[in-house]
Amino acid sequence: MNHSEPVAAAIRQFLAQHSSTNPSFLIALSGGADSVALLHALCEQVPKDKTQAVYIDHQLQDVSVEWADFNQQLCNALGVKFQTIPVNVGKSSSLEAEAREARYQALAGLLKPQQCLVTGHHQDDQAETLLLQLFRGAGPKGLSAMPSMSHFAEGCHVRPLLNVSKDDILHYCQQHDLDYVEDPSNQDIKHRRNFIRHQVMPLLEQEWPQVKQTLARASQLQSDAQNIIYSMASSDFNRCYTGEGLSIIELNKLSNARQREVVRYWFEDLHQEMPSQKVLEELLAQMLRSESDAQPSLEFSGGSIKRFQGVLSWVPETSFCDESIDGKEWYGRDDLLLSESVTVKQQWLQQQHPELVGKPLVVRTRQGGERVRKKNSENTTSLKNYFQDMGIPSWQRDKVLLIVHNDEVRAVYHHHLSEKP
Ligand SMILES: Nc1ncnc2c1ncn2[C@@H]1O[C@H](COP(=O)(O)OP(=O)(O)OP(=O)(O)O)[C@@H](O)[C@H]1O
Repeated sequence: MNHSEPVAAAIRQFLAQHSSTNPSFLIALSGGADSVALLHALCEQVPKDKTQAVYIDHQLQDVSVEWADFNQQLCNALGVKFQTIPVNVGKSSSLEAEAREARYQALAGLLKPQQCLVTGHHQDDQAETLLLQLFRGAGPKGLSAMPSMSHFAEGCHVRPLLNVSKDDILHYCQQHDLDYVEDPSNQDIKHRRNFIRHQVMPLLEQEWPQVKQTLARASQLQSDAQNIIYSMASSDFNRCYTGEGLSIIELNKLSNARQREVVRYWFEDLHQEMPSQKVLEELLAQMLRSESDAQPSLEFSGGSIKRFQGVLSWVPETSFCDESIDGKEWYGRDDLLLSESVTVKQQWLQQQHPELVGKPLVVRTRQGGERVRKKNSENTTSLKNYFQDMGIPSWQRDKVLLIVHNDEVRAVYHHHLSEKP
């Protein structure tokens, strides 16, 4: 083994960092040079029973079946367990994003606890991503480097080759006589990443030969900055969050930039699609600077933000039903579809009230005089007080869904992930 060879050296360093946890590896094998070199180098240094490889067949090109065969043969030759998982894509206009989403979903489903998903992302990917994000006008978060390790599904996702250049990967394949497949679409400069790779980067390298390393370092610096911004947003959020939403008084103590970060943090916490900078600015302008007795409301794809009694509250779309509901049986094991627009989410119950999953529940609207059991307690409060505390306007109270067990209201399906009677 050549000890100064960059691919093998990166794998050695990565394994040394993870030696204490003794993980097993699920290698995402596309058949391209990056993941082929990755698989080969890992197999040289890790026992075979600790590795397995998977190819996700997006079924978008006829040759994808041949790539599956190619990967199978490579794994047979290396003695590594292999499987192909077909996924169906092609419903949306953004095929590339849809394929990526389907790929990571399939990989998440396969990954076992304590297992590491390993992908072949490398330094050139990092540099190209930074430029792509820069041209989209991204801030520190978008410009941040891909992490070499992150939590993923029940295990983790590692990218051991992030500091290795594409040239070094190709050299590794040549040295070890490794074949790989080449996706013809990678040459098509209609795609912006390919335009950067084939047209922009070579030009930049003429003037700055080390430009890829420099860009990768710049994206690492952006990650550091983003981590600091995030921890500041987290403590600002904790100061502003009342349990029901964001306090206007507290928000107004912050600069505009910090207000925006708090709202971004909030949207992430709510698992909502991130609004653009422009929408964030509009939101804050409307919500913080309108007349104090006004009750402005702003619609988003998953719900709306409302200002009520000095607090900005998130009201998810699924919180309110269109009409009163007498009672639907539910065991909380699947989503409960009440109407076209209203679904009670299993994930919500699992996160907020795991103790109720599998119990015979009834989902209904209020009938009058109910009391709500406080979470993890025997104490109850009247539903009326609860609605008042949560700032739910009286005209919406008949539409709020209650989760009832043994004739007792145990949860109110209102505040989504931050709900807590
Ligand atoms: N069809 C696939 N099956 C299995 N693994 C794949 C597949 N496509 C890509 N990968 C894995 O992902 C790594 C990165 O591939 P690529 O650069 O093409 O990804 P991408 O489409 O840019 O998306 P992302 O960077 O978000 O993963 C590959 O080195 C490989 O490990």
